[in-house]
Amino acid sequence: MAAEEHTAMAAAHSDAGELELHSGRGCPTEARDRALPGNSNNCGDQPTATSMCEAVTLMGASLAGVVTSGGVSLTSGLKRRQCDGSAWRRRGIRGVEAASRSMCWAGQIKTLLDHQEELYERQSQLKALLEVSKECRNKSNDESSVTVEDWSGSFPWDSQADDTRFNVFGITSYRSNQREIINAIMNGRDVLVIMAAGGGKSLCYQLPAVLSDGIALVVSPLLSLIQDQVMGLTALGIPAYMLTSTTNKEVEKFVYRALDKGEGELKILYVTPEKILKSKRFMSKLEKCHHAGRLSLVAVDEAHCCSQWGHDFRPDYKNLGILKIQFPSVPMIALTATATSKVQKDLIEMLHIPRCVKFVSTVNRPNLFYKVYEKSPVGKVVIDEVANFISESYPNNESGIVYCFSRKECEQVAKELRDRGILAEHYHADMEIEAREKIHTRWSKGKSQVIVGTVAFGMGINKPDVRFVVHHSLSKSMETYYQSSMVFYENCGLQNLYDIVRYCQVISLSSRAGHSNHDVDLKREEIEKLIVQLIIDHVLVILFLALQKEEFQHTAYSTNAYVTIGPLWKAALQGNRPVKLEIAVSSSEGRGGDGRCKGTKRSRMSDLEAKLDELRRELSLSSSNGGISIFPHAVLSTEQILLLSCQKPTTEAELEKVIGKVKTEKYGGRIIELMRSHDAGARNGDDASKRHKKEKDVVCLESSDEE
Ligand SMILES: Nc1ncnc2c1ncn2[C@@H]1O[C@H](COP(=O)(O)OP(=O)(O)OP(=O)(O)O)[C@@H](O)[C@H]1O
Ligand SMILES: [Mg+2]
Repeated sequence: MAAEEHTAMAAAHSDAGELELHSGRGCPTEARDRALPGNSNNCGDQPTATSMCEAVTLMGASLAGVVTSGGVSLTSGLKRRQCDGSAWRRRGIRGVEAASRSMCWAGQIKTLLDHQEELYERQSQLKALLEVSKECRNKSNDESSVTVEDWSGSFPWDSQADDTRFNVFGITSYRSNQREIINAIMNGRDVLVIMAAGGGKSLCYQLPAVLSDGIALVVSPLLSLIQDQVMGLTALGIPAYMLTSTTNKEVEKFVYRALDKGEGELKILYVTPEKILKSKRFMSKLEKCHHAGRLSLVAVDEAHCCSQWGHDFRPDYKNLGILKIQFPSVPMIALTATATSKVQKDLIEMLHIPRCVKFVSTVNRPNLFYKVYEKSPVGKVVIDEVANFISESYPNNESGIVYCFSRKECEQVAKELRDRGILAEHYHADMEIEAREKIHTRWSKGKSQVIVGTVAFGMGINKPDVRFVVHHSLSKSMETYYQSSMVFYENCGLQNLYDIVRYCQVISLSSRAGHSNHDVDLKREEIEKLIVQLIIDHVLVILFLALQKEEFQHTAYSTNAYVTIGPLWKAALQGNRPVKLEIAVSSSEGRGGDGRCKGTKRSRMSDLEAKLDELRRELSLSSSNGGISIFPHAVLSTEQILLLSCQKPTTEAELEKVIGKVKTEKYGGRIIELMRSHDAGARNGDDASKRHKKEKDVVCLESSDEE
């Protein structure tokens, strides 16, 4: 499912027409020269475009020619030197002395040019090696868990924090780093939190906000995310509001009065970055609030939006540094699930929090399982497999997401899944906001099972019971794949793409770059894989002639990638950098005898869990917040449902120990009613099954007697 995307890349190219690559031995050098900008003037009269097309085929159908022809471009040298020499001779030199002097200069110039060429080559080799070692270093840095200072000790607010965590938020215990983060914030420090998606970042600022006097300001990038948070907090009885383009005048007045004069109950205020940068009125009210000592903390959620090196860059986020400048004494907490060191560095600089305490939790989530399936070249087969996977592994309408690359693909895949009986709806940025909200809401309430979306769908979606994510098409980066957030227009886009492709090359045949063995008989797909491997290993590079850098050319129908030798081609050819490609010998693993995906653990709900799930849906519809019904998980989280089904509380006091005071007060009556009736049903069922067992035992004895 998260598929063989090198296949996709090659397919994109082949749309543009496949041109045969001359099989190399004839004039590999010329091909190389023409493919390099600046070399077209002296050597060969062929138009450059032809060379480009020849190079294109390196990724296409005639790739077999490349591998079996002895490394067409890998063995080539540069021909410019010879041409340069003859140019000098054409100058018309008079006299033997002058001629020999000129020859001598020409010789020296040639030597220098040769040397320059070698140095350039060495430079790009070193650059590529540097990049490779940087990648390795970043990876090892990213994977570790770093907490610079120890914030796990005892603090005066401990018992109050525990009480609020449990009784207000209904959370039984802290997850990794949550308590430490809360302590640092409560101690007045600026904090940077890197925690996996769904790790529980919200509690890290919401709990200190409730514990502190005054108002906490939260900057969040998306309206849907803000609405979701405000809804959830209101359901917990925490006075939370938002100021966005959709806020009505009455609420706006209330918020301004609370900021200005401290009137009314307001604990957490959510705003979009635009509000801070574009509304002078809002900023002046906020300043008053701060001046009166009522601004308790500032939280910047999804903080990676500040950085151009992250995905989801939002220009307005870049200017949020103003908050620390205006309110230097107010603790700031920046939170994100994006772990790259570049993004972290950017955030600290942009938000002006150089002395922040940094909490980097591992982004490894042991509850997630990753699988890469070989994608069939036949679209219908892919959809059949996805549909089978969903209906067989998740028959209880468990929620999931299917990510696609383009908007059109989303619509198509959603329709085809519906045709196969899956409740699927598409979601992408081209749709009207209302339509998108409707689809999001239906999915959040369990009325549809699958959202088929582009990456526009993901950030800030808080649905704790998402059970599967299928990447129908290539994910932009390992991080987006991992978090389940176009390569060409983003910084680091191409590197991210290589990372994800590298991940997908898991599928055993070792091969050396530039292998000239004519007997190697690789299939087209295998050759495509080899080319992709050579690209991600810097042996080949994708080339755009005009700019001489890695690029893609977009046409109305396709994106073309042109390939030429990369900085590490020589090292690869000399065997100093082996290129390994693993190709599956057998494809039976991970599939059932019928070719369908298997091995997915099916975790069916118990009867009681299903009843509790039904009850939370019902309660969410009847508990409205300002006319908007709340989401089921705001009534009871999945974790709470599991706890209830294990502990089976039947009194208020028992229930309070599981879900806390606030939820017991709100929903206790209905939950206890359900628990009691289930308990009674189970006892009756037990009696019946005991009777049944006895009868069976008797029958058994009788039968053995008869025997
Ligand atoms: N200590 C905890 N124990 C159990 N559940 C928790 C705990 N902390 C948070 N949660 C729950 O985990 C879910 C995800 O939390 P939250 O939305 O804060 O994640 P997040 O880190 O902000 O994710 P994202 O990056 O997607 O925004 C919520 O339902 C929340 O109630
Ligand atoms: Mg969050």
